[in-house]
Amino acid sequence: MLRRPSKLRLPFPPALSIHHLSTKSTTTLYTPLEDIEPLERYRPGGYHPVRINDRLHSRYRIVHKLGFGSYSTTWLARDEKAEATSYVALKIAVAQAECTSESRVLRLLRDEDPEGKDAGRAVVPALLDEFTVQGPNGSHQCIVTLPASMSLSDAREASYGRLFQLPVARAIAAQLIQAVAFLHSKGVVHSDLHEGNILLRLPSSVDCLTPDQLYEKYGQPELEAVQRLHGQPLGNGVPDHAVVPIWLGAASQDITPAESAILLTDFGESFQPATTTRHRSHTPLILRAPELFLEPSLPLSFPTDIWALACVVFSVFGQRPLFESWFPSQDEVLQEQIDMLGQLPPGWWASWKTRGNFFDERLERVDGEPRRPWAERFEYSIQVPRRLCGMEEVGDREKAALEDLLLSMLAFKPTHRLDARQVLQSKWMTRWGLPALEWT
Ligand SMILES: Nc1ncnc2c1ncn2[C@@H]1O[C@H](COP(=O)(O)OP(=O)(O)OP(=O)(O)O)[C@@H](O)[C@H]1O
Repeated sequence: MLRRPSKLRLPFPPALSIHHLSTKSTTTLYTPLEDIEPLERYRPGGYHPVRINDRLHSRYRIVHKLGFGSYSTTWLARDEKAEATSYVALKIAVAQAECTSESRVLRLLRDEDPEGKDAGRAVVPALLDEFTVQGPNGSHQCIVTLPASMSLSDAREASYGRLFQLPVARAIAAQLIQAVAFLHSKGVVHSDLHEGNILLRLPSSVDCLTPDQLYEKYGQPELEAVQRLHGQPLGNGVPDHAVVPIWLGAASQDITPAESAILLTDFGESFQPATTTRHRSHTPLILRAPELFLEPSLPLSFPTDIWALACVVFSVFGQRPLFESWFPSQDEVLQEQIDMLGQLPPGWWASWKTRGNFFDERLERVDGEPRRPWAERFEYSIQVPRRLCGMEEVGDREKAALEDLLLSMLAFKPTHRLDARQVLQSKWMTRWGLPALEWT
């Protein structure tokens, strides 16, 4: 049985494998199961119970489970009404009304560029269908998109070296930049860019398999009995068995350029700043832009995506994130940002009340450690691990172009950052990013 690499066995800071399940305290009601969604959320307003072989919307036969998040479970299903054989990903939201923005955004993006002329459009999942399913826990919105094989963070977790081959890293970064430029050109902020939301496309060879052939190749669905503590009976909206997600993926270093086409997913946090004002971000702390900490009255907007995009592009090339912390807090992330980028704009520096716990007024670290500038981080997180794993390092000219690009995206003040169009037109993108896409 092939099993998805467990999120519980992380050898690196959890921030690199970001699966930020809500930490709202819930009483444990069930025997906990590894790699399974929190069973306590099978309650009114929560997840919809699904069984293998269920048929939804009179056409989608559930074949396996693909994964789960805080707001949904996602299933591999066979579209029985499709003319050609076809698998789809069926994302079933929790039964809460505010979780419906994802389909609205996907619909908007589809309708904005129906012919798919923009290269970034190909990276955004096509909304194939949407419907509502009624169940014991309420009414759940379902969206149907193409299935993917794994997220970038899953591919890393399946690998010892946790690195992508250089041409693959370039192709992933370039597609991600195209996708963000496409979203921004349509007035949409993704607002949750991280490696867990970047999925590698499923090879078309999988689409040709019948469900039985799929089970033969990847294993029968692994079912775990759901047991309530103290022998109490399961409630009405609770499945009697939970399904361990299928593992269709590969270790990051084994992914070839031809397999490096990505999908940017999870538009649940996405919004249009022209019509909606947002101040709260759920992006993992290490990817959050400094204005979210130091100028919380500033609404989220395109530059907050640009900051996160720079951090993700850096991490795609390397083994470790740009800003690191085992258990990040707002202060520790700010410390990391200043440690690398230097002095904050004066108003922000003065408003950071706890700054004295981290730096003196000459910006020396109070713990006596030397600051870690860009060059050191690039060496430690990207070049040294690549060398140790016998993988190609980033050459000097590309390194300079990446530094130029990423540091211009990481300007402290949001108005000083490059916009997505400028990122798309950057030297790195034209000299290294776009050429890498010829292999995908
Ligand atoms: N199209 C897809 N193909 C394959 N797997 C998918 C697909 N969409 C989602 N998944 C799987 O389901 C998981 C959860 O999906 P997603 O992140 O969209 O859910 P969410 O409930 O919005 O989660 P989050 O807690 O990140 O907000 C993903 O990490 C991935 O493993």
